[in-house]
Amino acid sequence: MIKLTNVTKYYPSKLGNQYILKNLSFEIPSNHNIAILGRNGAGKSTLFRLLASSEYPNKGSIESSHNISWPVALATGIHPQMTGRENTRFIGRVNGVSDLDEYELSVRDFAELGQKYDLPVKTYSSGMRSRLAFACCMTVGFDIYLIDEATSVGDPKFKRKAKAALLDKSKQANVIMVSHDTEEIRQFCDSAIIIHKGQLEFYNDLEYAIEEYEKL
Ligand SMILES: Nc1ncnc2c1ncn2[C@@H]1O[C@H](COP(=O)(O)OP(=O)(O)OP(=O)(O)O)[C@@H](O)[C@H]1O
Repeated sequence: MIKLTNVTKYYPSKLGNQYILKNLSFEIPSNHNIAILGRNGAGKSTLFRLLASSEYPNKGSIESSHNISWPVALATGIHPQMTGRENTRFIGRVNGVSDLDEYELSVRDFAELGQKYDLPVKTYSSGMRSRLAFACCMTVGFDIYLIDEATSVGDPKFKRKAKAALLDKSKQANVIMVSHDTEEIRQFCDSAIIIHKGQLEFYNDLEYAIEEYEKL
């Protein structure tokens, strides 16, 4: 379970503080693969950044006993001056991977960067950067994977591979997924949370959630 207690999140702007969540208490259950449904600007990516602790609430707290990934495929934390291999080892170390040599080899094989694995990431295309980030994230054994439109990574061949890896993960671990593709959501998720006007609502029944969401 991920427990949000009195969470307020806003971004200051010229129009005043833009509130995404206001004094929200909510429990995200474990043992579900959950789709986050919400209109553009509803706060899905912001919620992900809060769950991944890459941003903090302005007020309140978020607690979980689970090991939660950063949003898969976001190249957050990838350092442009370092090579793919150096980044991999660094990310592995930060995330407490015990066997860094094995981790490095698995990421290298998954990302399929060839000799570029030993060149600085600043020389990579954006697709190559995303592949490295995806491989680094998938290869760490997280309890919960945050998947933000992640199956759009790379070229068609890599997309198929990424999707297969995610499906595999969704059987052993849990996924929380943001996607505007309903078919993809049906493939990965069994339940949903609708985020609307700063409120979250959990639906055990995915099809019912999709119906309710389409009414918004
Ligand atoms: N760093 C930021 N500074 C200021 N405002 C921000 C920032 N990040 C997001 N916002 C605002 O917060 C709101 C929620 O944004 P967010 O990206 O979380 O929405 P979303 O549901 O993921 O949208 P989409 O479906 O379009 O990706 C939007 O109004 C957005 O403009």
